[in-house]
Amino acid sequence: MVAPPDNDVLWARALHFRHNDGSPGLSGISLGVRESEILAVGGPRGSGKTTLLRCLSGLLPARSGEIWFNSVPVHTMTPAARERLRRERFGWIDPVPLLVPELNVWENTALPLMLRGTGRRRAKTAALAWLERLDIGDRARRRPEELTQAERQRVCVARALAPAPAVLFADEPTAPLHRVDRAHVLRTLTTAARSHGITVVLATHDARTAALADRTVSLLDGRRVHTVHLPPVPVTAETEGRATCSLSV
Ligand SMILES: Nc1ncnc2c1ncn2[C@@H]1O[C@H](COP(=O)(O)OP(=O)(O)OP(=O)(O)O)[C@@H](O)[C@H]1O
Repeated sequence: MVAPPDNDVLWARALHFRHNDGSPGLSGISLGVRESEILAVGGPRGSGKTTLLRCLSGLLPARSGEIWFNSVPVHTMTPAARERLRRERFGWIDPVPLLVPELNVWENTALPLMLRGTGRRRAKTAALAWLERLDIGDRARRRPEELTQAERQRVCVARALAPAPAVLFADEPTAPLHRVDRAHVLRTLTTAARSHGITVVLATHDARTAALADRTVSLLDGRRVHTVHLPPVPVTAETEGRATCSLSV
């Protein structure tokens, strides 16, 4: 077992994963995520983005391969240790907003902080500040059912950012949002990550979303592929359409 490079907060080597029904998930993926980097994981639907994020965060145990977080092996951890790691160091945003219906908005937002041992008063103050940043401070005392889907997703983003996780895994975080909401939430997320030194692994099949990241790795059928962008060519009737072409190899 060889320890990963020092400046990689997350490092995966030759990850293989197969779903319970036998479907292939990941086939030998290796990658490094640098500290404070925003890394986009791109690729078409079904290419393995969600599966990769779940393996990297320790939610799914890979069949083989290695995952390291800050030079600590995750692949050899017990399920309880992986759960503690996720609770204390990682954040997660799903494509659909999942909130506890019995708790109001600020209580939902403060939940991960309180699970990490932060007192209720401090957790509430932090939660309210993040809700303000996401323009939903006025909904703090409402129940999730009283919010629109887009507002609920903003709550999920605030909840994920509030504890300032070491790594935030964001799986198509703006999928339920309209274009204007999407731009605002993405900007808030990336600005907050950069100012708090949060490393982000962002799964997206949207090139405009990926453009906000520092770097993109692309997947196809559970494998990493390299995207080669063709150099721009003057647009003529003959070359029209080629300038934006890219080739995955
Ligand atoms: N629980 C599961 N059981 C069996 N197969 C699954 C399961 N989850 C995903 N798959 C399959 O594994 C492959 C990768 O799925 P995954 O959700 O990781 O891709 P994705 O790139 O995140 O797709 P999307 O953009 O649609 O979310 C797909 O072929 C999918 O059908």
